[in-house]
Amino acid sequence: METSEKSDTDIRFVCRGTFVHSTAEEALQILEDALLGVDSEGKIAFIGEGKELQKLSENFGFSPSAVTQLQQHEFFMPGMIDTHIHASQYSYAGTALDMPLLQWLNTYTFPVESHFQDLEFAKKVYTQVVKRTLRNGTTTACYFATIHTDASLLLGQIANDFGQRALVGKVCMDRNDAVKYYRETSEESQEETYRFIKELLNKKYPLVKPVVTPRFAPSCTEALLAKLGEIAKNNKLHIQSHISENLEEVELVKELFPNSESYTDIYHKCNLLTDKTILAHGCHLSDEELVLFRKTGAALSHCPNSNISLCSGVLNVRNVLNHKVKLGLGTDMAGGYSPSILDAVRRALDSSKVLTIQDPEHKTLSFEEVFRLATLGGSQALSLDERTGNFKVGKDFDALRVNVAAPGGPIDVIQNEKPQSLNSHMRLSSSTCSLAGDDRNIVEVFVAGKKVVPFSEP
Ligand SMILES: O=c1[nH]c(=O)c2nc[nH]c2[nH]1
Ligand SMILES: [Zn+2]
Repeated sequence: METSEKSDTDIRFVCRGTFVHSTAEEALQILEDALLGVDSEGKIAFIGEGKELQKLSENFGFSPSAVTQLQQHEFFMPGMIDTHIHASQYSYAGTALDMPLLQWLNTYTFPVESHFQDLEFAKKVYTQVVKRTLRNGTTTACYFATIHTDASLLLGQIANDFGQRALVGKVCMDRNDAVKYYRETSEESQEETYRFIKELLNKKYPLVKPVVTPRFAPSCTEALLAKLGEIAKNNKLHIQSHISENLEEVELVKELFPNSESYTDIYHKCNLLTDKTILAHGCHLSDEELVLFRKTGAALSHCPNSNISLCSGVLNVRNVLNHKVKLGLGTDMAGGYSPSILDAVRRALDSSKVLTIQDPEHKTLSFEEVFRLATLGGSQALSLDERTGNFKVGKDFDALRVNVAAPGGPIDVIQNEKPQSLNSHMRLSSSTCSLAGDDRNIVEVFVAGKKVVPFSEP
C-alpha cells in the first residue's frame, strides 16, 4: 500500500479495479483489484489492494459502500499527454498532406493561421479542438496557437473551462518572406509575448500555463530567439519549438545561421535549451546534438504521424532513448492528421518497425515502451511529472476509464475458451485498446480528480 500518510485527508472518491500505468522500473505495470483514493484537491491520496478496503476506509474515513467498482473489461490508465499539437490547424486536419514541410507551411498553414485574428473563428476552432482531444483521452496538451495574442489567450480560457491541463503558446515569428502578411516585427513579437504571459498568468488558471513559442529557427531572427530565451529564463517558463524535421529545413537553417555549429546549437546559444524545453520532431539530429539535449535537459516530442504524412523523416526513438533524452509523443496536428495520442502510439510502433525492416539489427520499440512515452514519458518531457503521468500518490488524478468492450465500440471481445489469468487478460486489453481501440473505448476522463468527459451540461 502506498499512501500520502495524512489520514486526515478528505477523500472525494475511491475506485476499485484494475489500474495500468508506467513507472521508472516497469514500462507497463498492471495493478489488479487495486483501490485508489482521490482527495478533495484531486490528488491521489492512496493506492492499495482491494483486500485492504476495511483498513483504508478506516484510515481515510470513507464508506466502503461508496467505492466505485470497475466493471469487467474496464481499467484505468493515466491520461495521455500530447506534447506537441497545433490547435490552430484543426480546421484542416486530415487534408492538405500533399507536399513537404516548407511548401506545406506556405501553401496551407500560414494562410489558415492568419485567420485567427478573428476571435469568433478562433473560438469555434479552439472549442472543438479542446473537446476533441479530451474525448480522445488527452488530459495534458502542449499547444501552439498563432501569432495573435488575444486568440491565444482565448485558447487558454477554453482549455481551463473544459478542465484540460495545458501549456499554451502564442507563436512568435518575425521572419516570413513567403507569406508576408503572416509575421510580426521583432518588437511586436517581444511585446506581445510579454502581454500574453502576463495576462495568462494573471488569470490564475490552475492547470493552464504559458509556454514561450518561437515557431522554429527559419521563422525567427537570432535577435528574437535570444530575446525569447531571456524572457523564458527571467520568468522560469516552458519553451517549445520545432527542430530538424526535414532535410530541406536543415539546409535552410545552415544558410540562415552560417555561424552556428548545428541546428541545436542555435537554440542553445539563445538560451532556449533548458529542462523545460520541448522541441518537436528531431528526425535528423546528430548524436552530438542529442548529447546537448541530454546535457541541458531539453526534451523531444516524437510526432510520427506528421513525420510520415509530410514525408519528413523517421525518428530513431531507440537512439534518442539510448542517449537518455526525455521523450514524449505528439500528434503535431495538422501535419499529423489525427488528434489522438492512441494514433501516435500506433504510428510510433509502425515507424520503429520500418527501421527494423531497413535494419534487422534495430531493436524495435515494444508496445509497453510506447505506452510509457504516451503517459509518463510525456509528463517528463514537459517537466510536469511531479503532477501527472502515472498513479503515484501525491500526483493529480489524471486518468482514463477504459472499457475494452464499450457498446458500439470498435472491439469485439471474444471470450477465450481457455480461461486466461486476469493479469494476462488485462495486459492484452491494455494493448488491444491502444492498438485497436479509439475514443469510444474511453468512457470517462478525469483531470486533477475532476470528471471532464462526458462533458457536463452547460
Ligand atoms: O509540422 C510542423 N508544423 C508546423 O506548423 C511547423 N512550423 C514550423 N515547423 C513546423 N512543423
Ligand atoms: Zn508542429
